[in-house]
Amino acid sequence: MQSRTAPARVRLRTVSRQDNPVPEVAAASAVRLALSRVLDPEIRKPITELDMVGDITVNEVGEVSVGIKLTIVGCPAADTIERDVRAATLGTAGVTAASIHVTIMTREERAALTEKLRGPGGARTMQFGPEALTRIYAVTSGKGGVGKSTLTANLAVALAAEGLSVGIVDADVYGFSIPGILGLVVNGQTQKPTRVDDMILPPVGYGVKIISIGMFVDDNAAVAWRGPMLHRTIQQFLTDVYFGDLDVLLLDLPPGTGDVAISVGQLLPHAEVLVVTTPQPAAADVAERSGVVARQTGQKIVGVIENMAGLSQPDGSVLELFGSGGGAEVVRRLSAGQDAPVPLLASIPLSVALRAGGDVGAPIVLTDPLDPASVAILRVAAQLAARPRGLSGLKLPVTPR
Ligand SMILES: Nc1ncnc2c1ncn2[C@@H]1O[C@H](COP(=O)(O)OP(=O)(O)OP(=O)(O)O)[C@@H](O)[C@H]1O
Repeated sequence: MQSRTAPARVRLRTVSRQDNPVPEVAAASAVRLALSRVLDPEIRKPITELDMVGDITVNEVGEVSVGIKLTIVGCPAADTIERDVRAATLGTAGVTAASIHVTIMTREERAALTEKLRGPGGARTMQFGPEALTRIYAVTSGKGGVGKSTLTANLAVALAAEGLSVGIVDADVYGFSIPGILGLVVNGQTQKPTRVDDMILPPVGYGVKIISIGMFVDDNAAVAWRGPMLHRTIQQFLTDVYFGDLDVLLLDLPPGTGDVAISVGQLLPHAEVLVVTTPQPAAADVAERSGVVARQTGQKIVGVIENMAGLSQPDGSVLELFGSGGGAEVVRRLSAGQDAPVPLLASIPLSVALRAGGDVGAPIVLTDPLDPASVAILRVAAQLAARPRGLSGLKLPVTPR
């Protein structure tokens, strides 16, 4: 789980008993203010806004008692929340000791929280309709193993590091690798989402909210679901998973042009598509097809990313393990007959560090930002971050004459 910045130290106004008959009340307010900087690690909002803070009492020697209400029994974030609450309380000037009393929300309190997060009635609605301002990128490829998941994960982390609120839907049923790449698999166990009644809170890795089919199947079991079940699952991810207000949602699609790609096309026709290919001509052929299918469902292609390009050798030569030219070829084909040409966003070289970082759940855009592959991925992230949040389909407040 991501650690968060330590809450800033809040200064208690020095209050004498003459100025204010109840300085303990002022102290309790100062503690509450400090707690407004403690975020719930899963919901990523201040715990004070989520009504998770109960009574705060302070005695005349500065000993504070804080009541904390967790959403559910066994909440995986419990230890983090308790630790952060204690730190924030003790960081408040004048506080000499802190005791934290943890209880669980009542059914009514949970329902109120769900309503607060989802809106009136706590309705389960599609969070990423055309009116949403979230930029949605579906990452697709013609064939498997071209590095689509590795790039999706690293792009997401790079965007989150730029301060954007980012989520990933890992819809790669046959190779759900995002949790592993982003450190959510520990001792072979994939971190599961927390359920608050019918609301699912996605685990967070490196600041990115992640939901994956891999979190709902027994450890590493293969998924042999048919189209309708896959469709329902993707739909449920987009409705029941609480992502909050995202700037960017990335979808890691399975390779090819199968059921999931079509479901995503139907559910999110306003999503934009990033096509990943390798420099190999055979990969370029199938990558073009995945772009064409996306277009048929109304999705726009943002650009092509060529991955696994030439690896520089110590003697200065470049090892082109997968040949060259695949990215340019996909761009040429997808641009044919279009008003605006499809850009080649980057050519990302083969990189041992990129592969190794994926294996241990440590994305190289953070651990090794100067690796040539990181530099290329960060450049793509900067291009995506610079695009404004989606406005397609929004009714503009303009009255036609
Ligand atoms: N630029 C690169 N250099 C070296 N290794 C890479 C690079 N990109 C990806 N890899 C490695 O290639 C393998 C396949 O990558 P990844 O799982 O991301 O592909 P994918 O397209 O998502 O595959 P699938 O769709 O079949 O799951 C992984 O071991 C990954 O670490």
